[in-house]
Amino acid sequence: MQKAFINVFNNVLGSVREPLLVLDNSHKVVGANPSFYKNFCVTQENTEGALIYDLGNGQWNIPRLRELLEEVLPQNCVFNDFEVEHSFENIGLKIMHLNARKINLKSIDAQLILLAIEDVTEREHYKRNLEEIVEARTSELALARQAAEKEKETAETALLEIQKLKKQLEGEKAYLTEEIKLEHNHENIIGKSDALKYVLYKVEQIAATHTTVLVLGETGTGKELVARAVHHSSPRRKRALVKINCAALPANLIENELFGHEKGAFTGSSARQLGRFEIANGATLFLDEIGELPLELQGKLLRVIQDGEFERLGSPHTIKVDARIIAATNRNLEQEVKKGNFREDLWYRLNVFPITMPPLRDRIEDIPLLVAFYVKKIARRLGKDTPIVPKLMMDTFLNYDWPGNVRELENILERAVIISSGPKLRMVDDFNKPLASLGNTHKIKESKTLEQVEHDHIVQVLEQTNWKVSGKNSATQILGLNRSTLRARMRKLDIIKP
Ligand SMILES: Nc1ncnc2c1ncn2[C@@H]1O[C@H](COP(=O)(O)OP(=O)(O)OP(=O)(O)O)[C@@H](O)[C@H]1O
Repeated sequence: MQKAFINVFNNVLGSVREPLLVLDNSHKVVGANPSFYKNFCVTQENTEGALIYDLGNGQWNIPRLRELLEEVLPQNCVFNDFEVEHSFENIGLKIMHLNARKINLKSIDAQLILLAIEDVTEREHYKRNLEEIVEARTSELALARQAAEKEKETAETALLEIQKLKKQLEGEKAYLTEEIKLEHNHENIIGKSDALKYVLYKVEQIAATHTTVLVLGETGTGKELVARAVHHSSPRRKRALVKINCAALPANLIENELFGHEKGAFTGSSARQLGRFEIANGATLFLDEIGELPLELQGKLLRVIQDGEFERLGSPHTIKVDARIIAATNRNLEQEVKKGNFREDLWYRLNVFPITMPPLRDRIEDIPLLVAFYVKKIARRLGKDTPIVPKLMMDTFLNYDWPGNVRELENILERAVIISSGPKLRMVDDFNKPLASLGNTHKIKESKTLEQVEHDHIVQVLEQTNWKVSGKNSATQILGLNRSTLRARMRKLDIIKP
């Protein structure tokens, strides 16, 4: 009967292209189809009757095949797609899908196993190749994606940095444009007196450092020029000297100017504005008239000077800056500390390296140089020939007290050059009288009451300042009075603006 089955097997399945084997219960080969012999290069006589594991000189002793026949199949009647990968000596590596089926021949009470071998080597290679390509591509893509994300992050950080720098530059540009409008005097500091030479020596000593400098001296002595000289001789010279006048604005506006604000910090703040501290980052901040800084802001200023930290108005974020501080004042800060108008700790912080500008009356040898410098400069600006300064006029200058210092001298010379038409400089008429009565009281010939002297002096200063009563370069500043006192005196002495 088994023989009969084999005949059927040979006749029916002989033409099947897939290699087939029929095994008996003890895994001996009962028969195989021609495709099997052909594909696995074995001969019929060495195959039939042999134990499957002995085929091809034991090459078929494959652990996975044993697993299928001895462990898997006894539990199942059919088992498909059992993958076996094996390297044969004669035909090389084969990847096979084994489909096994138990066939019961009831009539003779025997059981056979039909083993169909599907050669999937090529397909598997192709599939594995594809998988490898896909895997490689996937990891390449993942890497590219990672790199792109990193680049994006770097670009975003760079963009933020650029935006920050742009804002700072915009602030600096706007500030410099304002500065240019104010026509600052960037010329050299004129003078050869020992007092001035000592100042310049101190400037040289400190310029290269990052130390805070405090410039002291009466109004108009050239404190701002000194501040500029320190900045221009320092390593920060390529950046702007950012200036703020602490006397010019009320407390809340100075705070805004110094520290800036966020959009929406207060009504009307429609955009973020950088403060002078941020603009001066890496540069120098000149705090003019520091003695006028309101007490409530002195603490905030102290913190920036000490730690370089502050917050914009309306922002919780702390900003770090590196701005060199140069402060100037015509006040006696020590006295202001005693009076409780100035914080002692801030005074100590500012007073690290004080430079005192001497008043003009204490360096009269500078007067001829300053006169020559300004007469020439003003005449050139007005398109005139430089007039000669008569000796008598120079003597008057040398004997005058100059309460308004170099600024006052500059103003007087400007007025004189304007009215002079000939080769000699002519003094403005109403200048001579108060001048004599001011600086050289001992030379007064005509007797005047104290009230008359006071009246004439106030009028002269008011005319000199174009009747500017308060603020920078005003009569109150030159006279050393506060605004209400000056107004009261003017009322008392019947002084009215013409
Ligand atoms: N040595 C100098 N050589 C040339 N010009 C000078 C000199 N000193 C002062 N000036 C001029 O005098 C004017 C006043 O100077 P500056 O503004 O620096 O004085 P200041 O002490 O800062 O005055 P204030 O206290 O009123 O702010 C400026 O026009 C400045 O150029």
